[in-house]
Order: sequence, then structure tokens, then C-alpha cells
Amino acid sequence: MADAESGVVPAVEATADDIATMEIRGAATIADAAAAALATQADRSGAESPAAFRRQLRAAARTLYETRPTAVSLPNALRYVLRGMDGETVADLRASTIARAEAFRRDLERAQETLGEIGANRLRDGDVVMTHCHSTDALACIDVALESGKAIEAIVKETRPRKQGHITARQLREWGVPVTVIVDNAARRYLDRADHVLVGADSIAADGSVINKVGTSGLAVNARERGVPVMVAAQTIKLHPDTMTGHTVEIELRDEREVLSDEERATIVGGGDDEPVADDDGLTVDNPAFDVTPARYVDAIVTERGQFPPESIVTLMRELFGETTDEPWTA
Ligand SMILES: O=C(COP(=O)(O)O)[C@H](O)[C@H](O)COP(=O)(O)O
Repeated sequence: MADAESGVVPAVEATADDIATMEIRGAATIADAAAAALATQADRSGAESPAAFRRQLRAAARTLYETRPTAVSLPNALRYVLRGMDGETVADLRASTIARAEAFRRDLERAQETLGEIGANRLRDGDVVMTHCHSTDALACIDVALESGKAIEAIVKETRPRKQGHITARQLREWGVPVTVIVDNAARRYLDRADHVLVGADSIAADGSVINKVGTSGLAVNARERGVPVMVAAQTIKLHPDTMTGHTVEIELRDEREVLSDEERATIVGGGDDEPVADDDGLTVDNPAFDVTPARYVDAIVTERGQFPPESIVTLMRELFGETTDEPWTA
């Protein structure tokens, strides 16, 4: 049963929940799931008037939008689908919204394949690639390189606190890639063995800076110092149009328990089992999920529209998004 007031169907609430709790994660996967959820909302909406249908779709988009703040692929996906909602009757609105969401998902898949082909050209036979977190766009480049017969090895940073490096390692091993997993702090030492740093992005700003899993910026600075090129694989859905007008990208702060469990906290701030931990125990845990890598530490941004020096990405951004963006879910 849809929420009585908003008309948002349970499947949309469930997707929003999965994104917030990171069952669904990674910028491209989040965008795909959000578009699919809007299609489900359109399909299952019980709205009896076009106005009610539109209202429900906007409410569904808002529910999805409020899950995670940093990956711009999410609002870009919602905006794209809502802009395609067209028609004078509920039936027409339903059909156009579903068609638009399906087109979005097809384009997303195709963009990743094309991006993979472009990124693979940067990889040579025998190269060693260092990865951070888990990025389907970054992996697409390795996938195509392998398909074209190149041997690739990987050094995979485990990526604390949630260890998305394990997902990367699992995928690479499935493809037969020799993998060395390292703790994040060992990255600088292992850069001596790497030919590329290859990461994805949650957002790319107009000045070419890259917002990705926390730790990317330190890795990029170290890579520059060691002379290892940094390649960012990011479909154009990751370009953040609001940054053209001076907005900054919000960095998500996640639950401190991802870093320090209640038990671990208790061992730090003292007190035995019998002594309750005081509310204000003087210990703060910060857990930012992402950081910003300035353009000067990035060698190339690989998109489905070609490879770009980070400083020139704004040209592509303007071409794709114009100068302004709206938030149709707030209307
Ligand atoms: O930082 C992350 C994921 O962070 P989280 O695990 O917190 O969502 C990924 O590098 C980007 O989202 C790109 O992924 P993709 O290339 O798959 O879009």
C-alpha cells in the first residue's frame, strides 16, 4: 500500500532505505536504482488525476534524493526522469515516465561500456593498477583491457572503514586478475609498483576537482610525488552542474560507529563494564565518506564522451547541462 499522504509506493521507500544503508552503493548503481524506483512508482501509482500523479512522482523523487548527498548521479538521474514525465492523462504520464527511466538506464549502461573502451586504451599489457574503493566505471576500463588480451595486475586498497576494496578484489579475481590487497596506509609504499592509480568519482566539480571516496586525495598527492598517473573514470552523469554557479559539493558524514563500535569507544574513554560511559566523554569521531582531489593531481578524467584534462571538463559540463539546473522534485 502506498503511503496514504504522499502516495509513494513501498518499493520506492525500500530502494531509498537500501541506498541510505548502502545495500545499494556506488554512484552509478545508485543512479540506476533511483531511475528504476521512479519507473516502479509510475507503474504502481494509484493516482486518479494527472496532478496527483505528478505530485506522487515528485514525492518519490524527494524520498530518493534525501538518502545520500554527495553522488550527483542521484539528482541528475531524478531530474532526467522527471523531465521526461509528459502527457495530459495518467496513462500518458505513466507511459512517458517509464519510457524515460528505461532510456536513462540503457544510456547509463552504454555510457559505462564506451567509457571502458576509452579508459582501456590508457592501460598497456602488463600494467599494474592501484584502486581505491569500488567503482564500476573504473572496473569497466580494466574489463575492456582484459577482453582485448592485455594482462593487468591490481593493487587494491582495502578502503576503511567499510572495506569496499573487498568488492573490487572479488570482481577482479573473478576476471582472473592477480590482486594484492593492502591496508590504506601502505599505499605510498606500493605506488613504487604501480603504473596507474585508477579511481571512480561521485561528483566532478566545474574546476575539475574530483569528489570520491575519502582517501582518494591523499592517494593522488602521493601518486603525483611518485610520478604515477591518476586516472578518474567517470560517466558524465557524475558531472555536478551546480558547481558551475559556485555551489560546493556536500560531503556526507556517516555514522561514527562505522569507525568505532560502542565497545571500542568504551575501551578508549575508560570505565569498566559496570561504569556507564558519560554522554559527554570528550571523544569525537568524524567519519567523512568522501574527499576532494584538486584538479592538479588528476591526469585524466575518462568519460563516455572521451578523455579530458580535468581543467577542461567545464566545457563538457556546460554543453550537457547548460548554465542552470532545477530541482523538479521541490516544485
Ligand atoms: O566512492 C565510491 C563509492 O562510495 P560508497 O561506497 O560510499 O557509495 C565510488 O568510487 C564512486 O561512487 C564511483 O563508483 P561507480 O563508478 O560505480 O559509479
